[in-house]
Amino acid sequence: MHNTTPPTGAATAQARGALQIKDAVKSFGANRAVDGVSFVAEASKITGLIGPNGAGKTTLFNAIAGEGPIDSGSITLDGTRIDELKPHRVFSNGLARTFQIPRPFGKMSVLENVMLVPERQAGEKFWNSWLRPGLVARQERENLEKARSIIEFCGLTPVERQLAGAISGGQQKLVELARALMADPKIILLDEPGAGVNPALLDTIVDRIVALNKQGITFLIIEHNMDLVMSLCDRIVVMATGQVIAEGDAATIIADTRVVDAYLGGAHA
Ligand SMILES: Nc1ncnc2c1ncn2[C@@H]1O[C@H](COP(=O)(O)OP(=O)(O)OP(=O)(O)O)[C@@H](O)[C@H]1O
Repeated sequence: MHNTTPPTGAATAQARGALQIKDAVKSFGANRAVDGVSFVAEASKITGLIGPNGAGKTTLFNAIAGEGPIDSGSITLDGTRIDELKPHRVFSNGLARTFQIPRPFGKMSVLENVMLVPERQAGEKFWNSWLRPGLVARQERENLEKARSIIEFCGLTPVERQLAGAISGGQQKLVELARALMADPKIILLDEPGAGVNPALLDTIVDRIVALNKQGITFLIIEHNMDLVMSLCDRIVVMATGQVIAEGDAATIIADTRVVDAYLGGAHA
C-alpha cells in the first residue's frame, strides 16, 4: 500500500489560493469566448467549472494560467494581479495546471518527468556547479527525494521507471498532478481529470484531490462527469456562451432550470 499522506511542503493547512476573476473578457475576432466573467474560487475549497461545449471554460483556464491573456478585467491570486504575467510567473506565484489531454515528455521516464519541473535550483546557475558542487549535489538529492515521495503519494511508484508515453492515460493524468505538486502550489487547475480514466484510477485521483484539499490546496476543476463534480466540489460555477449563468452548491445547481436549459441547448449531454 502506498503512502496516502500528502508530501510535506506540498501545502500548508492555512487557507490560501483564493482566485478572483472579475469582469474577464476574451475575444477571438468577433467571438466573445469569455464574456464578462466574474467569480471567486475560494481558498482551500474545490470549485467546479462546468458548462456545455464551447462555453469558454478552457479559454478562461488558459487566461488564468497566463497562456492567452484576457482583453479586459482582472484575475488575482490571494490579492495579487496575475492576469498580466507570463505562464512561468503565474506558476511561480503558486498556480499550477493540468491539461485535458496530458502532455508528458513521452520519451522520458515518469520520475524524470516529475523531476523536470522547474525550481529555483542552485544547479541552474552554471557557476554553482563549479564553485559550490556540494550545494548542487544536496539540492539534487532533495529534489529526487521530493519527487519520489510525490510519486508515491500519486500511486505511481510501480511505473516510475517506465516511459511516460507508455503508461495509461489515467496514469498520465496522475503524472501531471505529480508535476503540479513539485511546485508546492497554492491552487491547482485541473482540466477534466476524469476524462478517459478507468473507474479504479479515477477513485485514486479523487482520493488524492480530497487529501490535498484537506491540506489546504485550492482546486478549480473543469469536468464533464457530473457525478464527479457533484460529489467532489464545494461550489460549482456554470458557464454558457461565455458567461456565468449560475453558481452555488450541488443542490442549487441541480435545481436551476437555466443550467438544464443550457445543457439541452448545447451539444453536451
Ligand atoms: N484559439 C482559438 N481561436 C479561435 N476561437 C477559439 C479559440 N479557442 C477557443 N475558441 C472559441 O471560443 C469558444 C469557447 O471555447 P472553449 O474551448 O473555451 O470552450 P469550453 O467550454 O472549454 O468547451 P469544451 O467543453 O468543449 O472544452 C468557442 O466558440 C471556441 O470555438
